[in-house]
Amino acid sequence: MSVRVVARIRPLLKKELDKDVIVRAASTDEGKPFTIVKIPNPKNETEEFSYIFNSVYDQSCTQEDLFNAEVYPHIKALFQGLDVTIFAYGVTGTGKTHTMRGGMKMDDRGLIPRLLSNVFRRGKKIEKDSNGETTVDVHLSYYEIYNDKVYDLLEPPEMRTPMGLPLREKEGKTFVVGLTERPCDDVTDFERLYVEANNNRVTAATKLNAHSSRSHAILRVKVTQTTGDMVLESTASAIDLAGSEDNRRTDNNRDRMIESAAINKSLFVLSQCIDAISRGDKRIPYRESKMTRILSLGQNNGITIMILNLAPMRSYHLDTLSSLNVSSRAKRIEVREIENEVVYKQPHRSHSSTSFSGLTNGVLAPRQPLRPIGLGTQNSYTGSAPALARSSIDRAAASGAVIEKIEKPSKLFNVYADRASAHKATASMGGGSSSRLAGPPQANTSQIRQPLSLSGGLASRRSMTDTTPASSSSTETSALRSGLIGTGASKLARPTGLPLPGSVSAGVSRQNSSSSGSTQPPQQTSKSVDNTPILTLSAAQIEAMVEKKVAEILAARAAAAAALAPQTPTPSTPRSDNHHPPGSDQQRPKSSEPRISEEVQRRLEALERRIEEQSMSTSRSSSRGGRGGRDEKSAGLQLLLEARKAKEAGNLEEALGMYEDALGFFPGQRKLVGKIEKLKLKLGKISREDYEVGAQLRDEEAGSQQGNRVGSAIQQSRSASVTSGRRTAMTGISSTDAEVEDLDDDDMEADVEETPEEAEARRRRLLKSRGRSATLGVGISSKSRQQLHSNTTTDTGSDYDDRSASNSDPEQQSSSQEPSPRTKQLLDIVNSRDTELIKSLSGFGQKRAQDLVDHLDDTQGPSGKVRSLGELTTVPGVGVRTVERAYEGLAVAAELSSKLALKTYYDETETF
Ligand SMILES: Nc1ncnc2c1ncn2[C@@H]1O[C@H](COP(=O)(O)OP(=O)(O)OP(=O)(O)O)[C@@H](O)[C@H]1O
Repeated sequence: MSVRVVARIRPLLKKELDKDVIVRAASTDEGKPFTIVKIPNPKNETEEFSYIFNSVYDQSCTQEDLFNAEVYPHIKALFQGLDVTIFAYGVTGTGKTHTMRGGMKMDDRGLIPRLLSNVFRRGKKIEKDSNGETTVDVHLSYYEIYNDKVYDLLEPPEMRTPMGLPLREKEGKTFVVGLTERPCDDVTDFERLYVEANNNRVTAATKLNAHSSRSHAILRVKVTQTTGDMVLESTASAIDLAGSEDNRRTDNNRDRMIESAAINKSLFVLSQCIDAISRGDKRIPYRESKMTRILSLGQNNGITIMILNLAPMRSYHLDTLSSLNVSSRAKRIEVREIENEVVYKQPHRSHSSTSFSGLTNGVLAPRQPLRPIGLGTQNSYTGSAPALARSSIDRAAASGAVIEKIEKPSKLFNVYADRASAHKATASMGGGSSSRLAGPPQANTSQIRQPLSLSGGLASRRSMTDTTPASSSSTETSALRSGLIGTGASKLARPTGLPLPGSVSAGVSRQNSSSSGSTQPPQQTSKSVDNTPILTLSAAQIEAMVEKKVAEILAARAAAAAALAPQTPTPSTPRSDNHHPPGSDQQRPKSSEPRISEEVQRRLEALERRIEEQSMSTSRSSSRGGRGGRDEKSAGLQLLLEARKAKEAGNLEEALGMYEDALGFFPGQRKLVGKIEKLKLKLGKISREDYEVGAQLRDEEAGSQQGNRVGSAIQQSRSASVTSGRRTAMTGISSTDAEVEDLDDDDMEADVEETPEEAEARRRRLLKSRGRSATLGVGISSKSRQQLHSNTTTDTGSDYDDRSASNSDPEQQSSSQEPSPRTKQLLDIVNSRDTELIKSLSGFGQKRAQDLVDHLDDTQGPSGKVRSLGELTTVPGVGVRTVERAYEGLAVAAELSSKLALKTYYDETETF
């Protein structure tokens, strides 16, 4: 089913009674519930846009009406094991907080308190009906995302660290690491916790000179039903998103602007995600903001309800149109209704693991493929021909609005009813939507729960009042499946209807070999569930195996070419080290060896996490200027983002101003200067000649800087301890520069469209500057090459041959000569078209890797290859500098990561 999107139009407040109301609710046929929002076309008030939603609530809708229609029907589903996500979206002041939290009076209570009291009521009923056999526990976590950082609201603001809590992806789901979870027994308990947490939010906001509504607030209600040793967990998440606002209108100061930029960025990314999903894009930009990572719209299973809050006044006209457009597209996102599984309590595992807590519960399942609902489900035009022609260029209409002449008969609207409206869900809109849950879930699997112990670091760092198990491994239990589909909580109250754990074990077949260790604590049992003998290993044996595996992984990472060479990689085939298709021979271990590998695998995962954490923290500590520096940098980056937004909205003057302001934070940043100059050129503020001269100078400067950087990078790599910033050590440039450039790359290249002549001029300049610096093929100066050659003690030296010195044309050079091993390694990684692998290259983030793969898919066909580094530099968005960084990173990364891995490994084994 798709995300359910409903709109709520708030009434006018007392102070607004004289305001002009322009938004209204309408229905397709008289007497039917409202499903349409109508708003005038700002360019032509004789026309109205119509947006269709699953349901629309007008000013007369009470808190109780909304709850009964939109949330109450899903409480049953929640207890059947489905996760439920409700989020309020809309412009500042449209009633999101009122909808979610509401007022203190009984009638004013919002969806959240009503949800909780109903959860407790149902929980008590289940306990009673089962004669106490089933217990229902509720745990709360509550956190906010402020300026793209995650803060726990259930702990006092003093406990906050500037960086906030980290997020982590595990097996396709996003978790907040170290989040507090509090048990909550009844409504009184909830109110105490909720009020306390909201006070924390306000206090923290005051300290930061912010306002609580400037953050996204996420409440997570975990419901755990336990009958004997069977446990069913599901989660309701209620999210009050921060409102978007126009900086000019609210006359924000700098701090507010940064805040707004962060909010707008995350909401902008959310709208980008919605667009990308609805277009069916391969790449969804979830990772570009924490909010979208957590929300994982379209990737989280269960039920998702988006409540679009609207203010009816004219003063909100454009903002309202914008949020109508975004939410209208959100209807096209499909979410799989998959119940969480009953799991069995397991003995405590002896190995340490990280505690995760997040929007989703601990169920770890692969992300579902995203599917847009067919285009036929979109809204369509019903306006007159001239109106259609006029409005076809109208952005609002283009994104899904329906225009009609005001006098158009309302029955015309049924031609653009979306698919969702044909579903049972929509048929029962406005109060009877519970029927949508009556159908059986599409799939159901069972899991064996893995109780987790907190990892030492996390346990001591964060106060965890509850150590509820979170991480699970996925196994399939057909017996359970047949026993539980569509039965929900009531089944739990009748445990005799379910197979006993023992018999379930016999039916368990492993789905994911890497997680099979969850079925048994290590070194305790002699037989696995599938009768595979398990070896009891000594620490020394495991150590030896880990060492071997570490070596293998490092070899695979740093010298991926070796692993790739014998294969012909399939385009876009994700790396999958451990997955075997169900039913394949490899699925079930044939001997004890796989069991050992699993043990090793777990250790390796822990090691990888440690390496990641170390490199994160070291890069943080080495970033320029400590906290103040970071704040400044982040302000600069926010300005860049704002500028990018302004540019995308076509406000080039405004964008230029913001880029110029950003330059104050990144003085002399070459690409930024280039961007400013390009915009000036475009706005006619400088002549083409001046622009060309400036560009030439920048190219020259870049050439000489590259030379210096390469030398210093290698110097650093030789002397770098494992605590030096990974990025800095690898590339020799500051993380600030790199971040600016990352941001740059997102928008700079595609920014001002080049004419063919400009492109040719740029190419000539590039080749000229490459020729001048006698490169290896990637724009490295001869001076730096000599430095590199003489300084390098690892494979960098031997890989780096001098043959290109006499050949300034990289393409010629690379086509006439055999590439060096490192060049080959780099090209092999690129040609693998595996974004994960490409991302491991220095200078390649998710976007660049994905763009590269997309480009290769588009231009090279399935088996074409990039044959030289020179050719690689011509790929849009890659460029000389990126290739350089990737090339150098290969050697330095190998050196650093082996040091890191060994250090981490020895740290780890001390406590083993
Ligand atoms: N349905 C409603 N009935 C009565 N009053 C409402 C309703 N919706 C909103 N309000 C009032 O409108 C004002 C703004 O609402 P609210 O603070 O909930 O907006 P918001 O969208 O959460 O804003 P922000 O994004 O700034 O947090 C509040 O005074 C609230 O009480």
